[in-house]
Amino acid sequence: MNKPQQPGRTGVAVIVVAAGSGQRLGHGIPKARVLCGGLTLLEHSLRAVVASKVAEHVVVVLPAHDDVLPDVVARVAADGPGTPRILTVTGGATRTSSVSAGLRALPDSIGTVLVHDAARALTPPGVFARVAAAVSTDAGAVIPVLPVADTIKMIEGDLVTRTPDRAALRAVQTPQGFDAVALIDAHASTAAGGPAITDDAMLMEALGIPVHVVDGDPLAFKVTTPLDLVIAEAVLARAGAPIGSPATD
Ligand SMILES: Nc1ccn([C@@H]2O[C@H](COP(=O)(O)OP(=O)(O)OP(=O)(O)O)[C@@H](O)[C@H]2O)c(=O)n1
Ligand SMILES: C[C@](O)(CO)[C@H](O)COP(=O)(O)O
Repeated sequence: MNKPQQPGRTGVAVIVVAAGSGQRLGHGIPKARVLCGGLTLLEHSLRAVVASKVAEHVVVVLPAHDDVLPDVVARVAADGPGTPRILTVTGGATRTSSVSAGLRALPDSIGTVLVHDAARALTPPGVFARVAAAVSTDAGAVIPVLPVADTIKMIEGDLVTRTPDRAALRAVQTPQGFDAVALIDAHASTAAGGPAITDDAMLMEALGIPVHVVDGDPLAFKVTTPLDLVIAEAVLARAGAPIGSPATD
């Protein structure tokens, strides 16, 4: 599918979903608040969005009644000239419902939307630029992917049923980029969703909309488990500065 043309919708927005609880990380606070190299995961993610310069509008989806994250957003938003307009909304019980909340906050001028996990805190700004450029050329849906290093098995119980051809598999990251109207329609047509919906591209696939891939980046890994946080701390310590700051360009 070529990118649908929506007259008047020329703007680019990024939705950063940060409303998850971080059960697998196990810190007892929302994962977006967890510190990594002295900054919250949310601040790393937001600074990468700002550094990428792809968006004029950013929506950050936060947990309800959080008393820390709104201040983090306000600090980044106050950074001065070149900072996009950043607003916050409250998320839902699932990632999909949190994205839906972000979509409802978009102005009608937005034609392209990138959806990003705050948990992918070290994503280089270039990944945002790559995804946004691909959406703007010819695609209604674009996702960043990496080759799979492990052999993947399908199982039933404790039995292997199949070994898919690894060459045809990709690990999927965010930001995922979409024609804004197509994604809004996809969310509207997905009743409740549920935990089986793990990314936004799945909603587009369900409607038969082709999803294109571009190169992801190993640094865009998701901080999900305690080991991921150790790795993220080590990456930052080695870089000596937040990813995407002038010192790491
Ligand atoms: N109800 C939810 C669930 C997830 N997310 C966001 O979606 C991204 C990817 O989710 P994940 O890494 O699974 O985060 P959590 O749901 O917080 O993790 P866990 O499943 O371990 O609780 C995160 O940035 C998370 O904040 C969200 O905004 N709203
Ligand atoms: C959107 C995602 O990050 C792509 O890899 C992933 O599917 C989120 O899954 P999670 O189970 O909510 O972490």
